[in-house]
Amino acid sequence: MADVYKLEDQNVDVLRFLYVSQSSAKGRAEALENIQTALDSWLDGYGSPPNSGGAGILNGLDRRAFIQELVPDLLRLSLTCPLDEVRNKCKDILTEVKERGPGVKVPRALKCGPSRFIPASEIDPADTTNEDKQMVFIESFLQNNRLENLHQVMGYHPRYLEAFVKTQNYLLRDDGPLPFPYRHYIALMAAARHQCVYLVRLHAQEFLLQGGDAQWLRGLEYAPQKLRNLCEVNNILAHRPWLLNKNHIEKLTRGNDTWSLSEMMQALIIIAHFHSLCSFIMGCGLAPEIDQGGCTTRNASSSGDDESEDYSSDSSVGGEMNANQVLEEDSLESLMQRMKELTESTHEEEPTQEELLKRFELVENQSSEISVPTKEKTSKKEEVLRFVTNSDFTYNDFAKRAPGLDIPTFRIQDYSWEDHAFSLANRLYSDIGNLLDDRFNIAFNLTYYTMGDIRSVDTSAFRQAIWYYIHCMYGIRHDDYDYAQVNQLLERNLKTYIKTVCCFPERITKKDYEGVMKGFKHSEKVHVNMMITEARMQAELLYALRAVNHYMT
Ligand SMILES: CC(C)C[C@H](N)C(=O)O
Repeated sequence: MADVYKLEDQNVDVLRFLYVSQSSAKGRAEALENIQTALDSWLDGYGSPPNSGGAGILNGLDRRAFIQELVPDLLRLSLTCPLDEVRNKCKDILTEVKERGPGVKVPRALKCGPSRFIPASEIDPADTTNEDKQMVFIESFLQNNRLENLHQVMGYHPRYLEAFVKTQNYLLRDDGPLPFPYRHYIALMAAARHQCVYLVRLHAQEFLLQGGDAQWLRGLEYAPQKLRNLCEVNNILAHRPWLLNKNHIEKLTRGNDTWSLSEMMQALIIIAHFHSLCSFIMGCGLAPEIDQGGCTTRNASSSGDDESEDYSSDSSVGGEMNANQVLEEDSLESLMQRMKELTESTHEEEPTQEELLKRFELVENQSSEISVPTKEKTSKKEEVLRFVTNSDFTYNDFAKRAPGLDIPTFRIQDYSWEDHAFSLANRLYSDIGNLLDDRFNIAFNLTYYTMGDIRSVDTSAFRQAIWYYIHCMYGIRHDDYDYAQVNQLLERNLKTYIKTVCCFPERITKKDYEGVMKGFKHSEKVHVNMMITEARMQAELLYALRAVNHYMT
C-alpha cells in the first residue's frame, strides 16, 4: 500500500490538472490528445488496465471518468510497476505535452507546500513513515483521488483526522436525505460566508462532478428556491447563531419548496461543518490545491520565488497587527507557571453560583472589548460573493446584542450536546450524532502531555479554557466551569487570535499566526485551531438543534 500512496506525486497532479483545467477548447483538446497518446503507449507496455475499456482510456472528455476511473486505475497499475518508473512516465508525459503541443502551457505545483503559514519541511509528507497517519492518508487519497492540503495538515493529529474524514464522507458521500449536488452547493454557500476560496472552489468542482447544474454556479439567483431559502439560516448560524429560533425552522419546513426534517438536519450540519472548517483552513493558512490556484505556468528559472506567487484569492498575505492588540506575548514558562498556580490553588473555597456567573459575565464583556483586525486583506471576490446574501452581516459580540431582543445566555445545563442535541441529531439523520460525538470528544480530550519542548504536562486546564472561551463568545455558559481560569490562562493576544480565527477567519494573517503562542510547535498551533473549529461547530449546532427541538415540541 505504501507505494500506491506515493502516486501523490506532483506530476500526477499536474496531469490531472491538465486534463481538467485547460481553459481554451483547443488547448484542452491538444493537451488531451497528447496525454492520451503518451498514456496509451505507456499502458501498452503493461497491458490494458482493468475496467478501462481497452487502449483508448482517455476517450471522451468526461472529467469525472478521468478522476473516478483513470486515477484509481493508475493507482492499481502502480502496484505492479516500480514507483520510479511511474514517476518517470509522468514526467515523460509532461515533457511530451510540452514538446508536441506548442502553445499548451504545462503547469507545475508551487513549492510552498500545503500551508502558507507552516514551512513544508515541518509537515509530514504523503508517504510519511508514521503508520497511523499513513493509513488515514491512504483512506483520504482513495476517497478524493488526492491528498488534500487540508488533510495533510490535519495529519498532525491522525486520530482527529480520521474522525473528521469519516464525518465529512458521511455528510457528503454516503446515503442521506439530500441529493449529492445539493450537499456541495450548501457547502459552498457556507464557505462563502467567510470568503473561503479554498472551499468554494473545491466544492464547486465536486458539485459538477456529482452532476450538478453548472448554471447554479453562476450565483445564488440561478439556484433553486429551495436552496436559496437556506440563506437566512446560513447567515445567522455563521455569525450570530443565538438569533436562530423556531420560526426560522418553521419557515423552511412549511409552504412551498419545503425541507423535510431530515433533509434540513443534514443541511444544518453541513452548514455548521463548513463554517467551522473555514476557521481551520484560514487559521492554518492552507494553500490552494494544485488545480485550484496552487500552480504556475511560469518557468521555474524565470521566477525563482514560488512562494511569492499570487494566490489570487485567499486573503491573508502579510498585514499589520491591530493597534489595540497587546503586543507583548507571554512566554511558555509563564503560562506553565500560571497552570501550576491554578492546580495548587484548588483548595481555595468553592466560589458561589453567583460568583461563577459574575466571572462568566466578566469574560464575556472583556471579550467584546477585544477588537480583531478590522478589515480583510483582500477585497471580496465576485467568485465568492455570488453565493452570499447580506455580506455585511458578520459576527457581533454576544455581550453587545440588541437588548430589545431579550436573548438570554444559553445555559448548557438546559440544553447540552450530550444530553439533548446528540440524540436529536441521530434521530433525524441516523448515525450523524455518533460521528460528531467522536469528533467532539477527540477534539476536547486530545493531548500529548506536551507544551512546546516541555513534556509530561497536564494541559487540560489550558485546553478547557480555549473551548469554554469560544462557547462564551457565542453566549453559551457551562455553569460548573470557573471562567476565572480563562483569564488566568489565555492572555489577551491569544484571546484576540482565538476570536479572529473563530469569528473572522478571513482576517487572519501569517503575522497573526506567527505572533501568537510563542514556543508552541506548529502541531500545537494546529491543535489549537482544531479545537477552535470543533468548539465553534458545537456551539452552532447547539443553537441549531435547540431551535429544531423547539419547533418540534
Ligand atoms: C494545544 C497544545 C498546547 C496541547 C498540548 N500539546 C497537549 O498535548 O495537550
